[in-house]
Amino acid sequence: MELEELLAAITPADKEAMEGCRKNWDAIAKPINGLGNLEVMLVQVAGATGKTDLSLGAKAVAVFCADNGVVAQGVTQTGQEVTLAVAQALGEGRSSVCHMARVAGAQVVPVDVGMLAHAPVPGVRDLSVRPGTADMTKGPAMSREEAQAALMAGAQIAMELADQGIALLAAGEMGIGNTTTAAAVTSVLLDLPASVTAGRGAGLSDAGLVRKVTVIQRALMLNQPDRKDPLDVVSKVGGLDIAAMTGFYLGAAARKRPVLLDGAIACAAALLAVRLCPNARKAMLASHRPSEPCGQLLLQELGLKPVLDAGLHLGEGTGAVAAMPLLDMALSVYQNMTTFDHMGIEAYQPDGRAVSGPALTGVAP
Ligand SMILES: O=C(O)c1ccc[n+]([C@@H]2O[C@H](COP(=O)([O-])O)[C@@H](O)[C@H]2O)c1
Ligand SMILES: Cc1cc2nc[nH]c2cc1C
Repeated sequence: MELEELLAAITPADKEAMEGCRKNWDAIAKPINGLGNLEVMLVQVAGATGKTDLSLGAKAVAVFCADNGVVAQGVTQTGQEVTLAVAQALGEGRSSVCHMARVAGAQVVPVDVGMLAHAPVPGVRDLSVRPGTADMTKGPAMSREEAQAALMAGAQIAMELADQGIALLAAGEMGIGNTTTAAAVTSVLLDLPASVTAGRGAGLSDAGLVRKVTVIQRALMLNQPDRKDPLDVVSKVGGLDIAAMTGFYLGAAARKRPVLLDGAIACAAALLAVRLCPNARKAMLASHRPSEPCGQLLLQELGLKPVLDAGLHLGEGTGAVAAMPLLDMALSVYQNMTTFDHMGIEAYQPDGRAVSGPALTGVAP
C-alpha cells in the first residue's frame, strides 16, 4: 500500500454514531456525564468505529523499538545499549509493559523498526528500516524515503492487528534518546523553542537538560525542517520509532479502530499523523498526561483529554495499557446499566430536553 492510498482510506468520524452513543450515555440512570472523560472516550470510539454497539474485546499494544543517533550528543541518562536490552525483555515478555498488559488482557507486539544492533531478537518482529538514525546535529536523522518506510511498517502492524480482530489498539516505543527527537518534532510543529518543549526524559541532570535544549536548537538550525511537511520533519529531526507510530495511528484510523496514545513520544507521532490526515484524530484516545513538557503541549494541540494524571513517563505503551481497564469498566456501565426509562424516572438534560427512552439493546432492566 502507498502512503496516499493509506491517507485516502481514512474517513471522517461518524457523527451519527457519536450522537447515538451520547444519547445512550444520557439515557443511563446516572448524573449527566457522570463518567466524565471516560464517556467522551467511548463516544469517540463510536465515531471511530461507526457503531453505537461498542466492543473493546481483544486488545494489543505494539512497541516500536529504534535507536537515535542524537544520543552521541550526551542528551540521555543511559546509553543506547538499553534499547536492545529492553527489546530483549519485551521479546521474552518480561519488560514493564508486558506485566501491565497481562493484567489488562492485552497482547504485546514488539517491533524492531531500526535498532542499532541489527540482529534478530527472539520474540521481536523485524521490520528494521536502518540500524539507528544518524546524529541530527550533523545532518538529517534519515532520508525521507526511510521515514516513509518506517511509517508504512507501523501502518502495516496496525492493519494486521485490526484484521486479526483486535478491537482496541495502542502503541508504545523503546528508544533511548527519543524524548529529544519528540521535543524537536514538537518545536517544529508548534513553532516553539526547545527550552519550552524539552524535559528530563528518562532522568536527565540539570546540566544534561541545558545541553539537550542546545542540541535540539542546533539540529533545528542545521536541518530547517518544513513545519507544513510532516515527513520532512520526522525524517530530519524525528526518529524511526516516531515515524512508525505515526503510521500505526494512520493504520488504526484507516481500519476504524480506536487507538490509545501513550506519552510524549506517542503524542509527537499522533500530531504528525493528524497533520498528514486530520481525520486520523477520530481514532485517538489520550491515556495519561505526559510528564515531558512537549507531551503536554501536544495533547493540548490535539484537543484530547487524558483519563490519568499520575506522573507516568515510562514509555513502552505502559500509560496506554494502564487506561485499558478503565475503558473496560466504562464499557460495562454503557452496556449493562439500567436506564432512567427502565426505572420509570423522568430525567432532563441541562438544556431542558427530556432524556429519551431505552436506547440500548441488552440493557438489564
Ligand atoms: O513516554 C514518555 O513520555 C517518556 C518519557 C520519558 C522517558 N520515556 C522512555 O525513556 C526513553 C527515552 O528517554 P530519553 O531520556 O532516553 O530520551 C524511551 O525508551 C522512552 O520509552 C518515555
Ligand atoms: C531502563 C529503561 C527502560 C525503559 N523502557 C522504556 N524506556 C526505558 C528507558 C530506560 C532507561
